[in-house]
Amino acid sequence: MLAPCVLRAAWGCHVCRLSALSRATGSRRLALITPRSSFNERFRPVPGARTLFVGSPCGKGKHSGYSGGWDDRDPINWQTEEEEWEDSEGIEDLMIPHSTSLIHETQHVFIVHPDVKWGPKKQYTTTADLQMAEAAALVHSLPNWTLVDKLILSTKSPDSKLIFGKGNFKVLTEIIQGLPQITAVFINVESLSPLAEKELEAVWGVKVLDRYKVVLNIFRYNARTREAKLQIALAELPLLRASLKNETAHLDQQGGGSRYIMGSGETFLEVQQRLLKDREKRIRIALEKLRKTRNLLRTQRRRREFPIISVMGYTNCGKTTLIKALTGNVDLQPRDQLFATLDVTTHGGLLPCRLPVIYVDTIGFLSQLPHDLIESFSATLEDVAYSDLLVHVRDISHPETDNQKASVLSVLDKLKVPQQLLDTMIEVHNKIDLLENHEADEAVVPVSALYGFGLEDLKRKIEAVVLESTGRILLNIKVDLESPQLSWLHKEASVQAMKVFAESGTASVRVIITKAAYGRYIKLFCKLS
Ligand SMILES: Nc1nc2c(ncn2[C@@H]2O[C@H](COP(=O)(O)OP(=O)(O)OP(=O)(O)O)[C@@H](O)[C@H]2O)c(=O)[nH]1
Ligand SMILES: [Mg+2]
Repeated sequence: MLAPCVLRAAWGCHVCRLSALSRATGSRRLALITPRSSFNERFRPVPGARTLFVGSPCGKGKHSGYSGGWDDRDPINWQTEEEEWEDSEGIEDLMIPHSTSLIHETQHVFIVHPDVKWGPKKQYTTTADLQMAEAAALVHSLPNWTLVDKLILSTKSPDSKLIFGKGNFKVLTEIIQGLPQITAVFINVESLSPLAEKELEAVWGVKVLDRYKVVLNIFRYNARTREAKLQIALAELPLLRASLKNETAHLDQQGGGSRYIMGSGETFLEVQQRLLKDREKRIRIALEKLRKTRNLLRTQRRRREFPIISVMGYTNCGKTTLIKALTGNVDLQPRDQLFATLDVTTHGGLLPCRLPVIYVDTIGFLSQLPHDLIESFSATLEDVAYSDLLVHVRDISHPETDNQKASVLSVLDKLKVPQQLLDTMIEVHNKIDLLENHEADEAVVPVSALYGFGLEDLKRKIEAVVLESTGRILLNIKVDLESPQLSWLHKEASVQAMKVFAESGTASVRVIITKAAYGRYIKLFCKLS
């Protein structure tokens, strides 16, 4: 493997030059730093970073996607592809979908939502219609899947094997049998027991899916990085275990599953269970390795002292669209799909005072996500707890917006986000363009990320909280141009603007400086002046 290579390029389109060099050397392990300014010099590639572009793109369209940087033209692509640097030995085979992958198959889906009218299983905070709408949105999130029809059917016993009482089950079976084009029935429950699934499949002669399986397939479809793929592999294990039990029961009926495999001293079930345990162990080790790299990155970002702003919220509320609007990064691709963003990605932006910040795009939340799925993906949200500011985006036009807010807050609670972060969290009401009028109290910021309304207010609010929470102040400092004051400020603070007074040999410098650094400045220079 080629060693990482850092180029110092002085001319031309850096992106073009980098790809040409990459082709010539056959190496993807390239990073590029321009010599344009000391500002850029700060962006040394992290160890193992595959690509870190800091430079001006050709601007002829081809690489204009690398925009949205912190300098007027300096683009930063902070996508964390560091995991691709990991020693790939043994990881690849873990990421191959092991079972239940339906993303490449065409599916014609019928959704049935079991509506519990009373009892402990009744949902009081939402309606069957809204739950059905979310189930339909899940189906629409997979390009090869189409929704044939949907039905809300009442039940008193959602935990029974057939989910519905005898009468309604018969009605449902007749409807399904009257729709021969159906290839799958999606029962909108968190998860079905393997036995129930098997029996229903036997009766209806088509695939039977629950929310767990549908969401897992959407995750699989959208997973791009190693970490996401490994997390899916982990989330898949309970399904593999369940289907193994079924298989063994089936073999037992034929007198085989529990027998010892010749010479091994293990039964078929024991061998398979051991293999799954081994798989789980390897996935967890691989994930741990990737997380260590992420921790390293987190420390590096901190060392550079760029404030980190995590943008989170319910799935499809407009997080990616908002980050795109705030950073001008046209590379970002918002999509009208649930779970379009599965990987935590970071994007450089500038606050109105020209302080560089990092926006973190996160995976969306969904209510009633099966526990195993939440567990395997919660690690991607760990970064949220290490931010300087949380921005909670809400789709205020959504009929379920209040419930969505409640489920986001409950996940944040589980993630043990520090109280101080929750106290300073900014709530953004997005998609106001879809409402005739929107009245919100002063604590929230109404915006339309898509049409750019309210973004300046939001940026100002972000700036105020970021400066406060990171102990930074915005100051005008008068410096003597003959003293090292100015170069000290360039090194230790972020110089925003400068006005030179030639006659007096002084300058007025606008800086953003941490309180600690300002204390050092006073100590160093105020005695001299
Ligand atoms: N009308 C309107 N649509 C918006 C606005 N913001 C986002 N959208 C649309 O909402 C859909 C989802 O946007 P995304 O930015 O992908 O949402 P997300 O929260 O990142 O979604 P996930 O990554 O799937 O969780 C897209 O079709 C956007 O165009 C807005 O202000 N107004
Ligand atoms: Mg997104």
